[in-house]
Parts: sequence; structure tokens; C-alpha cells
Amino acid sequence: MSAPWWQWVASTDSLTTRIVSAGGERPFRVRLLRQGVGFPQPHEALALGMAARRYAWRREVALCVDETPWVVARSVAPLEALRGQCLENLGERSLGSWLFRQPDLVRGPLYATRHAPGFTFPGDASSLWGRRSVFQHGCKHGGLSLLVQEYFLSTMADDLALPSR
Ligand SMILES: C=C(O[C@@H]1C=C(C(=O)O)C=C[C@H]1O)C(=O)O
Repeated sequence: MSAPWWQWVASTDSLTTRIVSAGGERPFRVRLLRQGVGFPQPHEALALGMAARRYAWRREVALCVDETPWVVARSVAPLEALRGQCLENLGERSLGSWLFRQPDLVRGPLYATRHAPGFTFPGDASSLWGRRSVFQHGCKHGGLSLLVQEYFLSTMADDLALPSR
């Protein structure tokens, strides 16, 4: 991985905040693609330590600058752990804006991938790098585990003059 991409892929603070600042004057928007309840994919269940046939909350978004998707993301959490977290009401507000306000937040290791996202998204950009990590908070009270998978698109590389990988 090139050094400029490492800066993005290995960052552990809020990606939303980074994208907003990299976009400069251009408007930022979270475009909600899909959200609802269903089964996790087997690799997602494994990452979350949950049974594959338990229900999960799933959310897919595009993080857009000037209406151009730069990053697409899919987040998955076991439904039973979500009670009272009101994540369904996030709408087009960034998950990061809520997540990084949680005082006892712990982020697990980041795993990078060159695989394409396992979900469809608008536009004809390709994914250059993907990554995922599990966030946990409120562990002492049997709290929330949230798997966040983010894919950096070629449109972002074009706009920021980043290398192809
Ligand atoms: C996790 C963050 O939030 C971002 C926002 C998301 C959303 O709104 O669904 C999903 C993934 C993230 O890239 C972050 O800002 O780091």
C-alpha cells in the first residue's frame, strides 16, 4: 500500500471527519442506500462473534463529497444488542458522528482488503481499498458490537490525486 493510502486506510479516528476536511468547501453528505434487519453474511457473523442465523441490523451508505461517493460503507450489529441505541433514527446523519461521541468506545484491529464490497452501490467507481473493524462500547453492561466495513473508491483517488493503490 502506498504511503498516501496508508494515511487513509490505517487511520483510527472518524473517517467522516477526515472526508469532510479533505472535501474542503465542497458539501459532504451521507447517502443512505439500505437499512434494515436481516441475517449477517457469514464472514460478518464471524467477525462479530454472533451466530449467522441471528438477526442483525444492517446499514449501507455512501459518503459523498459534492454528491460523488468517495467511500461506501456497510455496518452490521447484532439486533439484540441494539436495544435503546436508536441507530435506526440516524437517517442520513453519519454513524461516526454518534459513534465517536460514545465515551467508552473501543476500536478493534483494522483489517485491510483489496476485495470489492459485497453489496451494490450507485455509480461506476471501483473500490481500491477496503477495511473493517469492530467497535465496542458499554462492554461492562453487555453492550454494543458494531462491525464497520468501508471501501475507498476510485472517485476519491481521482479527486484527491491519490495513487491507484
Ligand atoms: C464510522 C464512521 O462513520 C462513517 C459513517 C457511516 C454511516 O453513516 O453509516 C458508516 C461508516 C463510516 O465511514 C466514521 O466516521 O469513522
